[in-house]
Amino acid sequence: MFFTPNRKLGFSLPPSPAPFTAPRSERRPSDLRWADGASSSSRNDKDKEANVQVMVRCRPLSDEEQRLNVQHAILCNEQRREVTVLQSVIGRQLDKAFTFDKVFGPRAQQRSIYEHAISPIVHDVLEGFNCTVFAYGQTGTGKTYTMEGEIRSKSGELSADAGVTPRAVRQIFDTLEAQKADYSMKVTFLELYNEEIIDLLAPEDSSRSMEDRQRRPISLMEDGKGGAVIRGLEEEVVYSANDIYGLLERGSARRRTGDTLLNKQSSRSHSVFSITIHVKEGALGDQELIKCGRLNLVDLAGSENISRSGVRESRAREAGELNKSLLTLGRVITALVEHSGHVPYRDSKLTRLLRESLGGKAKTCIIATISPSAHCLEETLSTLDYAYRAKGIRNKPEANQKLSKSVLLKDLYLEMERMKQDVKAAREKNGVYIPHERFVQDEAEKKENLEETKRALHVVQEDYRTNYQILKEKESMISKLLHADHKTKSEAANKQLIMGFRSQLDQSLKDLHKNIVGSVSQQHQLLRRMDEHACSFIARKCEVTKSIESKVGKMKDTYSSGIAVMRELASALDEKASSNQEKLKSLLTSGTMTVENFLITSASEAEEVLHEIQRSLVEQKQLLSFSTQQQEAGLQRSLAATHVISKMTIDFFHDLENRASRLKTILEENHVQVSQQMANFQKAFQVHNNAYNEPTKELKHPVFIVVQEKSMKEESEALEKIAGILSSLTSNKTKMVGKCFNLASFLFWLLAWILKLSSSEKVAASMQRWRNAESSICALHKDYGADIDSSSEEAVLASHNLLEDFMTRVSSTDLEFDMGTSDLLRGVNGNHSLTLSLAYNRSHGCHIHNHLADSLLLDHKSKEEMEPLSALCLDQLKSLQDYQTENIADIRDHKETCLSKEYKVCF
Ligand SMILES: Nc1ncnc2c1ncn2[C@@H]1O[C@H](COP(=O)(O)OP(=O)(O)OP(=O)(O)O)[C@@H](O)[C@H]1O
Repeated sequence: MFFTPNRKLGFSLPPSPAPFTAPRSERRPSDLRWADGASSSSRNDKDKEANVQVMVRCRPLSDEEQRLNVQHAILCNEQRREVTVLQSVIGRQLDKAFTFDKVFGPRAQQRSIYEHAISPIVHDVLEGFNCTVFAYGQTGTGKTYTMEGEIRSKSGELSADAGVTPRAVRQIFDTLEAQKADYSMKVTFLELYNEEIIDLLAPEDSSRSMEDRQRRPISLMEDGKGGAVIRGLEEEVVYSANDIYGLLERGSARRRTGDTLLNKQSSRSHSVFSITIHVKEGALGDQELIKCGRLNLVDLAGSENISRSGVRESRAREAGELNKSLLTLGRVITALVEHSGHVPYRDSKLTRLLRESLGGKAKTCIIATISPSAHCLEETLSTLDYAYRAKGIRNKPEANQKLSKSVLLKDLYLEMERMKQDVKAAREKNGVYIPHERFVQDEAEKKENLEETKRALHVVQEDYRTNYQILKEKESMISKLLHADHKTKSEAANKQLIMGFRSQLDQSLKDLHKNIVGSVSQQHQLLRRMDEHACSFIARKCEVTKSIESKVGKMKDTYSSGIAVMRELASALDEKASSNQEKLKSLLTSGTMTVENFLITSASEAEEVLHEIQRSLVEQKQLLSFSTQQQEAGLQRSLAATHVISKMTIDFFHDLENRASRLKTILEENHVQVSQQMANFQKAFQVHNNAYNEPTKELKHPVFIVVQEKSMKEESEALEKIAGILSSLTSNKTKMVGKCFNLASFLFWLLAWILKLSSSEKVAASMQRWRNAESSICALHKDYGADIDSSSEEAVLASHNLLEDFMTRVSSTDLEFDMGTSDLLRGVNGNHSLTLSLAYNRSHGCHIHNHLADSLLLDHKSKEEMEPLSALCLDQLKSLQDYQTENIADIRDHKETCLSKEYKVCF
């Protein structure tokens, strides 16, 4: 929103004399331009058309509506951006679906709507665009909630229920501060009530009455360039989000509200809250540039019809006026969508204000709010039609042209000058005076307005003239026809035709009468027969009905008894399940307790055993060291004795050797002597023999020959014997020598057994292992104990829930059955309905059976779920036992090894 001190310059000014330095709070009435065509002229943006964004928000059912069980008639599909009106709930045949740019269902949160739909628009404002968000919808559908909501929580922070306006304010300040931007900001807040503009931020003037102060009317004028100027509206310069929140709260409190049947706090006016931001940008040469953007947030009054909303007598005009501006808004939308030559912006102040946003250079977003209630279906349809049409509006968004700081300052000075003149004129004269320049300007504006009105009048007069001409032409044609010559001829021909037609008609009517009489008698006969048939049919029906009644009675009894049995069964089932669970639980608790106790005792026993083993091992160790010492001493002694013995033996062998060598010498000497003696003997024998034989050689007497031969034989035998004696002497000598030197040597080896006793370390390791096992067993016990506990509790809970569910279903089915039976009895005349009811009851019976089966299945399932748990527990216990046995065997082995070592050492 821009100040317009000097139209010739063609751009706007911020109100602060020094907008970017040392800001201070300031308030000043001013003229505001709503569609400053000259200030928006970025060539790049031109000709880029964009449709108005239309989104729909459906509120949830209120507490009151929920209490009254009001039916839902709206389906919102956020993904498909589709709203479906379920017309079938009010008996119409077809449902109606609409697609929008965004759709938010009853669960949509304020934050999510803002982030998805509004945040990008606020971003565009900071980029220098003028943007408008407005909420449209029936009263009580959440327009004010969406636009404003609860601004601040009790702690002063932005509330979770804060609507579009407070969130946009927060985003603007956060962004500018994050950018460390040099900026100035101002806001206006106006109300449009009964076609009058009221400034909601006007200062409170104590000299005026409350009503007068708050409802000071403001004039809206055309600027001659397609825009609107609001004269006398307060602009507040703001420096923080909290400043704006304060102004919003103050302005909202001043808005006119009243209670209608549809909303306890219904806004009875349209409101427009605007934020204008100037941001200093980079410099162009030595000129600093300033970017300007504006955000308009519009909360329209409810679009209800008077009778439905229940406004009272005094408000009839109010509703009419509100509807007038909304109707004009509708016509403007239609004209824009259909590209009509004339768009009736001027027909209401609302459309004059929104001109820039509807088909202009601003970016626009419409939020259509609807109720999900079937009671509001007509209004919802009308809102959706309205919003759907608005989708077709095409704007040509253009960013505002950046201004140079010097131009801005110049305009500021002019503005100040203008205001000074205002003050001077007011001081010097009584009453309301305006400076001459302003008067001339106003006159020019009025002239312009007059010109435009004249132009419009001229168009209307032209239309009137053309239409009048057409009317005249038609009248003359009719009169010409009436007075034409061939009128009489055609009348005579017509008369003849009519006569012929009449006689034909008479004949046809007579035939028709005959036919009718015949068919009436036939009908009578038929009716009589039908009557008879009907009587017999009714009689048969009565019988069948009675039998069906009795059957239904029986069925009801059977069903009730069945239900009672099922109930008993169910409670028994529940009790059994609970007791089973309890038993299982106690069993598991006692089992775990036993295991725990057993483990504790085993652990202490094992510890004792280990201590025992350790003690005995220490003793054995002492024993071993003692025996080792003794062994050592004995060995020392044996070693000394052995030493002595070996010395004696060596001496003995030395002696023996000496003796043997001496014996050898003697033997050799003997041998030599004997050999010598034998040789001597042999020689002497041979000599002797020769001496004996020589004389007899000559004697050839046979006796001598015999004697001679005999002596020779004896001689050779004797020589042989001598040789044998000699050889046996030699061999005897060799044998004797060999035998003399064979001596055995004695070896004494002492094997010392040195026992390294590492058994104590092994025991310690074993102890540690045992302790680890014990702690892991305890942990295991705890875990599984907790698991078992929780699953048994869950099972009990599931069983209870099941039972409750079952009981509710049984009672509801009971109720339904009763209803069905009475329906059945009522409509027993129609076999078809009976069949349907029976089928229905049968299906319900099946349903109960299925449910029972389900519950049994669930119980079985919980039992099945418990089984693996118990098996797991048993497995764990078994593995625990195995582990324990293994450990004990280990200890035993160890003990035995130690004992065998001890034995070996002792041995
Ligand atoms: N989406 C929503 N979630 C929760 N409550 C909502 C929602 N929309 C509206 N309401 C509640 O419904 C009531 C009516 O809402 P609100 O006053 O905003 O309607 P409205 O359309 O502005 O009505 P009017 O045109 O009469 O001013 C309020 O109490 C509001 O808190």
